[in-house]
Amino acid sequence: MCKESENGIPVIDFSKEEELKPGSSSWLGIREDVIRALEGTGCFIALVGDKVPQEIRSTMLEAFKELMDFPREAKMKVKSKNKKTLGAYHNTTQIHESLAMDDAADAVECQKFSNLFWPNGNENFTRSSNEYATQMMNLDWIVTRMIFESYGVDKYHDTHINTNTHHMSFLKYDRSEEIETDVGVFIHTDKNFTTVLHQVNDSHGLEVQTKNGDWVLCQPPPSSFTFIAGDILQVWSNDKIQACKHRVTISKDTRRFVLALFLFKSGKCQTPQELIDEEHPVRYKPIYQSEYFAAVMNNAINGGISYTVKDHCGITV
Ligand SMILES: O=C(O)CCC(=O)C(=O)O
Ligand SMILES: [Fe+2]
Repeated sequence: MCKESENGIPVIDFSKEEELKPGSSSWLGIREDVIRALEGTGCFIALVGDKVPQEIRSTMLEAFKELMDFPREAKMKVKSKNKKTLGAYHNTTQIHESLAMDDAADAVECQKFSNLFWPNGNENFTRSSNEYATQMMNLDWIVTRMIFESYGVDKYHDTHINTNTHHMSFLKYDRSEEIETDVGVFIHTDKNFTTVLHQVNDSHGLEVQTKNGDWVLCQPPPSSFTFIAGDILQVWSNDKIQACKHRVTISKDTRRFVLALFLFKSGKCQTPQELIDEEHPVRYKPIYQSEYFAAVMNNAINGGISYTVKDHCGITV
């Protein structure tokens, strides 16, 4: 049974390997909870037990701090393969910094990224980053498989996985006493298919909007990930799943470290025929991730949600 955190965000347990055998009754039970959570709130907290051991978490936190302590010029040198909205390194507010590592679930790519900062190697950074990216990716695969199965389109799941791309962003928030604003990240929906977050230190700040419009603080336990539905999943699912509106608010004198695995569907994305019928006519034209990114950038006005996926490719019925 799906639990709820104190403030209404669904909490789903993925920690027991034996309960995750596709087709088993426990798998089907978890799958129901996943769909209920995504259709209801667009996000949930995933408990992952000791999948990432405490020792890796501590190593990650130290290595993360070391990485972000490099001067801005060093971080600016990181280039990404794919065109991203704001470049591999950027900050959207005074409090926020984001540095993206392409293909972080691939150990060779982790090593390459690490060498940019530590030419003599930094085993702690490389190993812990790759371990996290792999575990976050595994969760994404399980959840996307459950989504595809629930909507009767599991035959497309392998293609979905094979055409997925990803990057892992290191997000640091640092608000000193003097900074007036508490905005870490403005209200937005993620522009990709799905996102998996991990809060590396115990400093909360992510707030999500529930269906009834309330803003609630997400307080993931240390050994958990937060799963977020993005705009492209909304298009693909024909609005069955709505992208989750969220923002980050940071209190004074707070530092917060978060890993964000962003998963993208490359090429054209369109709603599968199986999800369309007389009662549910198609609501979006096919979408290309890169074109959507470009359009979002062209229409950006001072943060906030200025251009939605409905503006981009919505069909008025
Ligand atoms: O810091 C967080 O918890 C979420 C960050 C976020 O929403 C984003 O980078 O898109
Ligand atoms: Fe986000």
